[in-house]
Amino acid sequence: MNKNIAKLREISEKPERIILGLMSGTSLDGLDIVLSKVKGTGKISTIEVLHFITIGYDSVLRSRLEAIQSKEKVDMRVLTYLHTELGDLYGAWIMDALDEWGFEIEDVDLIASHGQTVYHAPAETEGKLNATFQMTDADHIAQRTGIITISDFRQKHTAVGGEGAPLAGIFDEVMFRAESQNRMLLNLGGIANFTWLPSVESGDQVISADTGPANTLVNEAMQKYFEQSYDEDGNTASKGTVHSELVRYVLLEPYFRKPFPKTTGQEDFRLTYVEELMEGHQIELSPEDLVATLTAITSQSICRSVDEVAGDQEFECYVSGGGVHNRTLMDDLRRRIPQADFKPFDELGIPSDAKEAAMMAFFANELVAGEGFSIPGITKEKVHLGKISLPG
Ligand SMILES: Nc1ncnc2c1ncn2[C@@H]1O[C@H](COP(=O)(O)OP(=O)(O)OP(=O)(O)O)[C@@H](O)[C@H]1O
Ligand SMILES: CC(=O)N[C@H]1[C@@H]2OC[C@@H](O2)[C@@H](O)[C@@H]1O[C@H](C)C(=O)O
Repeated sequence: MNKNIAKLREISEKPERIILGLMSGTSLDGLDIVLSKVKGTGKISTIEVLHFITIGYDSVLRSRLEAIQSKEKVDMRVLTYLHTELGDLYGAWIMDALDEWGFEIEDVDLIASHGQTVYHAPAETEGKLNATFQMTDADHIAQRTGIITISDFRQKHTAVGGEGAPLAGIFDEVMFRAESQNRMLLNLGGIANFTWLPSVESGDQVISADTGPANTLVNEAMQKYFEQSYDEDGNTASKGTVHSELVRYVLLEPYFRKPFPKTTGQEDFRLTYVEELMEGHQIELSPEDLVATLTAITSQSICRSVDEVAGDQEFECYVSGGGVHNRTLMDDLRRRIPQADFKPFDELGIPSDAKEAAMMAFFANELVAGEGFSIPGITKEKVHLGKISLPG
């Protein structure tokens, strides 16, 4: 028998597993590495984050990634090299992190790697195939570290008819749905996504979707006009005036009228799209007013989704992702959604910045030891997400 298959079987029978979760989000800021202890599976599982680190991409790597992310035409040579290089690089970073944390290779049961999203393509018309593509070869991670690596979690989701995202809906329902309290989990990364968790006793359906842009448009404008990668604490937006008409024009975009569940990406929400609208409607804005307006587009598009799923029901709203640090955005959300009791995601027991990497650890744990789960709004059939790469 292949010794790695025997080892995998042994790992799958353990009452708890040490799993390294890796997340590299669409904002291309770097790699989040979580070392977690996962006990049990499914609804009785618990995740304890033992260590967490973000390793930033340097400017050269970042611009190489920018050149291939969400673009219709890319240099295949660059993409091919990056697929391999990132696998190798992540492997090296993992070894350094384990060393720093005083952990040996043998202490770690599995690695769970999301990979870098290259292109996200939900079907343009209903009934067509949904597609999404994450790179970073997991064989390289497994080989470099000697640890069995699970990766490419989104493909099974599309194979059963989903859009490959958000995966958070599955994780959030299993880990955070409350018996008698309505909850919403909101993540403000590049794109904003939410999971609506009506109380179990309500019997209502869990809904998970992307609402539209979170930081992506603001980041682009900050780079273009201020040579900064983001609007720190929302300071620039706070100095500008929102152009309400432009907000309204953007919110007419068909994505905002599509029914749930739905996802989007930076393929659809780019600054050039807003600039074209401005040109068409002869709107000229100062850079500050533009950033304020883009921030309002983010908050108002989130509010639309919130209205649709929650109406005027009261709920706890746990916010994660880098956008939580944007005070202008958060103040606007609080003002527009008064029925929500806003709380930091950390109160649920996982550090906010570590959430998505911990979620990958959860999916890897489920693949090797769980019974599988149905995907809200997509299929009642039980599925597992992820593919297995063996070292050696
Ligand atoms: N202090 C801050 N003030 C304002 N915005 C911030 C701050 N810190 C981070 N951000 C924003 O958060 C973004 C990073 O968020 P995060 O790491 O959650 O995104 P991601 O995981 O890469 O994206 P996604 O979840 O869409 O894949 C930055 O690009 C920036 O726009
Ligand atoms: C295709 C892809 O990488 N989508 C990301 C992205 O970033 C936020 C939003 O768009 C979400 O749908 C998803 O990530 C999270 C982790 C998810 O699947 O839940």
